[in-house]
Amino acid sequence: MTAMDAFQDHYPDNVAHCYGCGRLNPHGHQIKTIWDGDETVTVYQPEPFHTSVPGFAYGGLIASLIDCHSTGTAAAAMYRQEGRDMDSLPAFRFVTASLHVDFLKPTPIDAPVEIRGRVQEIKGRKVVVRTEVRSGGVLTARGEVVAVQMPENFGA
Ligand SMILES: CCCCCCCCCCCCCC(=O)SCCNC(=O)CCNC(=O)[C@H](O)C(C)(C)COP(=O)(O)OP(=O)(O)OC[C@H]1O[C@@H](n2cnc3c(N)ncnc32)[C@H](O)[C@@H]1OP(=O)(O)O
Repeated sequence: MTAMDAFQDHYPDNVAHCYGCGRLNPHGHQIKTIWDGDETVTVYQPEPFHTSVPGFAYGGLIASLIDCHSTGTAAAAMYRQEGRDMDSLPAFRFVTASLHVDFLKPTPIDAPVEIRGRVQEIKGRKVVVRTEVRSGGVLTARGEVVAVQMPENFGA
C-alpha cells in the first residue's frame, strides 16, 4: 500500500480540512486509513504534546482518531458497496452523528496506536462503525460511531 491508497487522500479539497483527517490541515492529525480485508486500519504516532497523565495519551486524541477513522471507513464502505472508485462522483461525504468511546486502559504515548474498524450496519444514509484501539497489541479503547451522509444543506 502507498500513502495515496489512503481513503483520506481521495477526499475532495472542499472537505479535506478536517482537524482529524484533512490532508490540507497542517495543524491536524492527517490520519491515513486503508482497507485490510473487511477491516479498516489507521496507525498513528501520538506526539508528546498529546499527553494526559504523563506517559499516556489524552482521551480526546483517542476519541478524535476513532471519529475520523470511522467517518473515513463509512465513506469507503459506501463506495465499496456500490462498486465505485473513491474518486468517482458524486462523492459520498460523511459526518459524525454519534461518537461513543469506552476507555479500557491508559494508551501509552510513546508507541504507535492502531485503530481497526468494522462496518456494523449500512442503512440508507447511515453507516455504523465499530472500532478497537490497540497500543503494543493491547486493547485500550473501543468506539462506536454513527456516521451520516452529509446533507446538501449541512450547517444551514
Ligand atoms: C472520497 C470520500 C469523500 C469523503 C468526504 C469526507 C468528509 C470529511 C468530513 C470529516 C468529518 C469528520 C468527523 C466530524 O468531525 S463531522 C463534525 C461533527 N458532526 C456534525 O457537525 C454533525 C452535525 N449533525 C448534523 O448535521 C445532523 O444531525 C446529521 C447530518 C448528522 C443527521 O441529520 P439528518 O437530518 O441528515 O439525519 P436523519 O434524521 O435523516 O437520520 C439519518 C439516520 O441517522 C440516524 N441518526 C441521526 N442522528 C443520530 C444520532 N445523533 N445518533 C444516532 N443516530 C442518528 C437516524 O436515526 C437515521 O437512521 P435510521 O433511523 O434511518 O436508521
